Amino acid sequence: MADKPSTPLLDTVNSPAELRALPREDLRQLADELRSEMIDAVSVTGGHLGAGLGVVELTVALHTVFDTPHDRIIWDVGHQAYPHKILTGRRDRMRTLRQKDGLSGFTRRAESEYDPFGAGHSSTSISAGLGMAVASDHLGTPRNVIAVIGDGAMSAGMAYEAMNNAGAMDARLIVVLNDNDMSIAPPTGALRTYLAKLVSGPVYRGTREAAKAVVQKLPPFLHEPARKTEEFARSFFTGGTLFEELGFYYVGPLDGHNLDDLLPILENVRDAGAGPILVHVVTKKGKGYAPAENSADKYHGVSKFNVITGAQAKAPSNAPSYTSVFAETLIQEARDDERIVAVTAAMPSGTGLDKFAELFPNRIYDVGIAEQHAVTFAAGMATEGMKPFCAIYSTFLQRAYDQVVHDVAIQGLPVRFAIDRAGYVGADGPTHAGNYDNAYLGAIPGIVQMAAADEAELRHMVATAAAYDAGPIAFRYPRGDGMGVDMPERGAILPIGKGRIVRQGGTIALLSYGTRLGEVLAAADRLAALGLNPTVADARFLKPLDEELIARLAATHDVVISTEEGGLGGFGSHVATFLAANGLLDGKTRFRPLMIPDRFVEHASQADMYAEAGLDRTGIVNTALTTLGYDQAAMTAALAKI
Ligand SMILES: Cc1ncc(C[n+]2csc(CCOP(=O)(O)OP(=O)(O)O)c2C)c(N)n1
Ligand SMILES: CC(=O)[C@@H](O)[C@H](O)COP(=O)(O)O
Ligand SMILES: [Mg+2]
Repeated sequence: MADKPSTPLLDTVNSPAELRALPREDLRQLADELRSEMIDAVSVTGGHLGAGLGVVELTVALHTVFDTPHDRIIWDVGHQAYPHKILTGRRDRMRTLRQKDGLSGFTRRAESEYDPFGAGHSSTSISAGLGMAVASDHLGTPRNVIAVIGDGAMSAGMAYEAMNNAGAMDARLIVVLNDNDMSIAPPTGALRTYLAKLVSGPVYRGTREAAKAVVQKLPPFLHEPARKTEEFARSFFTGGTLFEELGFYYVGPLDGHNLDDLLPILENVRDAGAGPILVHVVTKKGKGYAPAENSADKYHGVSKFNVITGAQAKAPSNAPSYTSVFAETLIQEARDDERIVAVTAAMPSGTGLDKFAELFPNRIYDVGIAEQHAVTFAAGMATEGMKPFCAIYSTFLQRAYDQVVHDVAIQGLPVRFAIDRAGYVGADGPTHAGNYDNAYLGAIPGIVQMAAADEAELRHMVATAAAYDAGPIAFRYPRGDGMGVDMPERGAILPIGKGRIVRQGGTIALLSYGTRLGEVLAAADRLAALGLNPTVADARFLKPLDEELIARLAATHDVVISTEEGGLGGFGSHVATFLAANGLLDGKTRFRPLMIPDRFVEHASQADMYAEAGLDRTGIVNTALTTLGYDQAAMTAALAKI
């Protein structure tokens, strides 16, 4: 264990106002202490480390130059906002970060007046900032609005929609492009090459080296609003950039770790009274912490770690992760079928497709943070007979809903959706919870929807998706490790729309969709110990529903309980609709859908979140007993016996 870092100056700074009162020459020391404090805090909690390390100086500079919280700083994604949290009154809670009842890992309006916009998903900051800037005009409350967006987040369509709008409106908006040449993985695409050109091209190198001169040169044109429409002013430093063509003043590239550059230039930008302005800062992800700087992912997301060695704590596991089973199985299938290709939207390691890329570098497409494009791009490939597997987290696929409907489903194209992080994801909290795909895909005609009950089932579902050419097909699986079941060597092709009976009993039928099956079986054991031996079924498919199986369960049991890792409108709703529409609830059968509750559940461990939702073994047993008519006393007495 490393000693707690010594932070004598930071200890005196409890708010941005106190930061602003410091002499400028102290800010370097403050930044160093802030960095040490952040490393120490994240070593205890785990979380997003590299991005925050890269913006320590930028955070100090922004809070020094701008009058926060009156001025608004919007951190895109929000994963880099830990230094901002430390400086804005949350330092004493940093070691609760991402823990139950602790600080969020992202910006959150409810958490602080210094977080004017909540985030978690990327590329929203320019739109939100523009909205704030326009609102401040309408309301006659002048303020500066600063959107800080990374080069990775800058690949998403939303960023361009916002710049297109802002440029035409001449809005007073400051965009800070934090260019660290990293997304989670190194970024892909033409924008990366373009930014690299800006940073290292001969014209721009001159500009960068002349950073001091820039300080003197910037004020004249930015101070003179009358001249701001002159074309030469817009391209003063660079001779015309993409951003200038979109109507922004472009300032940069600047060394984002050099406070002597950042502070005066940001002051000039603040005082310019003009906009929109884009300030291009160049930073290093993981800056100032050698293990992060030297790692391939710059310690984007880490578990708890040893500060001295950088070694991360890895929880022991007896089972492979679902992600790795997906990737391995896709590789197996791809070896047999050259038409299989994989698409990721900037999540090669998170989806396991980095392994696929090692073996099939010409059959993997990392399109950057661009989920909408990823889906329609996959649809295009499918029209030509390719077999695209679009691997996207449930939460990020939300971005591409219209593309799934319009570009895939209506045209009946066989795009395969590998939906990772289904259900609660734990520490990333409600922005990242994969709670909605059962409902949002379930509402679309013609998509086959599957959920894996365990890692062996996932293997079958990958094989099934590979073999299915009749239209779109999706399979979902959660964050984390499998159940430790025996793995088949190869996946079997499942009959479409058919579930399976896992355990035959009576009175109560537990109908599971997804990996709640483990808890369902544990609940079944408890109920069996009470003399109530339930039937357990794994639905496998939400669409098409196994109507024959469900009708049979309803006809032969008093109580049917469905479970799923999804919210309202999902599997339980489909089962309820089927049962009600067919008169199967008109008799003595009682149906109870167990699902993720209709509210945003704060970050905690996945197990805690499911317990709170009543989706663990205890919740399932309680639902079964109360549905059978046990009152609280009878239930307590019964449970005391086992
Ligand atoms: C819509 C969306 N897709 C994917 C992600 C996952 N994600 C979080 S941070 C990140 C990389 C962002 O890169 P950049 O904006 O350059 O920030 P950096 O981490 O480099 O500071 C990605 C892909 C996300 N949060 N939102
Ligand atoms: C900030 C962000 O969106 C990602 O970094 C996300 O936290 C990754 O989640 P996993 O750790 O589940 O891949
Ligand atoms: Mg980046």
